[in-house]
Amino acid sequence: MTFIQDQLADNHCFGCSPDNPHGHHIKSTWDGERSICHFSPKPWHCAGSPHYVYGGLIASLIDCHSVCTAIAEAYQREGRAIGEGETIFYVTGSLNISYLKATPIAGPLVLEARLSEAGRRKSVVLCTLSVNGELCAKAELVAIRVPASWGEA
Ligand SMILES: CCCCCCCCCCCCCC(=O)SCCNC(=O)CCNC(=O)[C@H](O)C(C)(C)COP(=O)(O)OP(=O)(O)OC[C@H]1O[C@@H](n2cnc3c(N)ncnc32)[C@H](O)[C@@H]1OP(=O)(O)O
Repeated sequence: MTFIQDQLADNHCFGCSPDNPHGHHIKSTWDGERSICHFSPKPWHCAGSPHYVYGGLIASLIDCHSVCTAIAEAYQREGRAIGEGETIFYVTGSLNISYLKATPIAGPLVLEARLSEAGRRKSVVLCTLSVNGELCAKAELVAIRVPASWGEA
């Protein structure tokens, strides 16, 4: 299976870099229309209750999965394989999440994302998070394309 994150070079992101030793290491697949990510929370990812997932973790997973989806779609729109040629880099402009149900920590968490808008610099990604087929959270993320030099000190 090919994952978006394994095709992106120079990525240090806490949520999605394969090389950040302290990160979540999320893995997303892209089928040309939608992306899927499975994540199994650890017991310490709990909210106030040990049975449910911390909302900040949910936001973090949705953030990275959605931005990686925007990047994958942008490569596709340019007729390139993910990671091929000049780097395409997006950052989060805004993220709006609705927490619909407490998310069972037993997981696995299934994230599914697709684009609702794809402009020159701005993409809007709709993402859902479900456990055992039950929708627990949904989100809209605005991803903004930036130069690969973004964030250089
Ligand atoms: C190094 C290579 C790495 C490669 C691997 C990568 C994988 C990484 C995966 C990482 C995953 C983790 C991800 C992370 O954690 S990324 C870290 C969290 N995000 C940030 O730190 C972003 C900080 N903000 C900025 O840098 C700038 O404000 C940005 C770049 C966002 C826009 O500033 P800029 O001056 O450039 O923008 P513009 O004014 O020309 O507007 C352009 C368009 O964008 C629209 N807009 C602007 N802002 C917002 C907003 N807040 N909400 C909604 N929309 C917004 C605007 O209306 C306009 O749209 P339109 O009028 O054209 O329709």
